[in-house]
Amino acid sequence: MASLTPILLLGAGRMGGALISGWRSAGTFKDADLMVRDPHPGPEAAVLAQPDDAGLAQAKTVLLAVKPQLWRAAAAIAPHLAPDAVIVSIAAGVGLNDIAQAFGGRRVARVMPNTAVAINQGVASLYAPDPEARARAEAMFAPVAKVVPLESEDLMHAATAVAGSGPAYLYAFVEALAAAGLEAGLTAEAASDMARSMVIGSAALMARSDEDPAELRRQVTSPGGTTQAALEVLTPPLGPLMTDAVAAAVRRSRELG
Ligand SMILES: NC(=O)C1=CN([C@@H]2O[C@H](COP(=O)(O)OP(=O)(O)OC[C@H]3O[C@@H](n4cnc5c(N)ncnc54)[C@H](O)[C@@H]3O)[C@@H](O)[C@H]2O)C=CC1
Ligand SMILES: O=C(O)[C@@H]1CCC=N1
Repeated sequence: MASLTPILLLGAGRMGGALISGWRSAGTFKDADLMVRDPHPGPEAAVLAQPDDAGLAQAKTVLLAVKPQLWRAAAAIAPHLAPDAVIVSIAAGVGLNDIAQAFGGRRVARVMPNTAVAINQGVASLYAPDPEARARAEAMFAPVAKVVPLESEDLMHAATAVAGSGPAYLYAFVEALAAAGLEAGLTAEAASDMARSMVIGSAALMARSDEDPAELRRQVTSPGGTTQAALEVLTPPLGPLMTDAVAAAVRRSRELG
């Protein structure tokens, strides 16, 4: 693999900022290895170089991290990039061939990360038929995420729906559980503390356990007990609801391209 730095973050908002934080804490890149092009960069990017158009030619790798609706405007920098610059896109739904075309035929990798890259515990699905683009994307994401290679680009929609959007489903679950605790008589503070701490502890337990989630669930569920009573309410709708939710995110990912 050729040198992948300096890396230009084309867009440094929430996801670009999460990556900068993750790279900093993992020691993956020095700040001097990173540059930013963003009219309103987030706080994580504040100390990074913001090259003028001539300076863009220094970038060896470009991380495309703007909203999918804005990516074509962002790609207007293409004529200023070095001919051998490689594009690594995290934009949901935007196809590899479209990106390659907009960036003058440069090599492209697609990655779908999630915000937990900020603490080096993300998951990042990767699709890149070009070996050099794949190697660079792996070098960027492996230090901060579990990298999951995809065999076909079409699977990127499902990866987005499960792992990219997934953190929001979990946070929505915590919100709903805390609201239900309040309804059941707890104070707002106690309900929130319980819901948050329960998810954090249970996720940590899953991380350390060799058991799959179904077995961990069984370990909590006493026959005829409270958990079984709650799961009998929750589980029948949860399966089909989750299937519908993931299908809705897949549909939206297809539309965004
Ligand atoms: N937020 C998340 O959890 C995830 C987001 N993504 C993808 O990451 C991309 C960015 O999402 P967020 O960081 O959430 O959005 P964001 O809105 O927080 O950040 C986007 C940044 O792009 C900048 N920008 C807008 N136009 C630009 C241009 N022409 N040139 C350069 N920069 C420009 C904005 O100022 C902003 O700072 C999206 O394509 C999204 O699909 C992927 C995985 C997870
Ligand atoms: O909501 C979105 O469209 C982006 C993609 C995955 C997470 N956030």
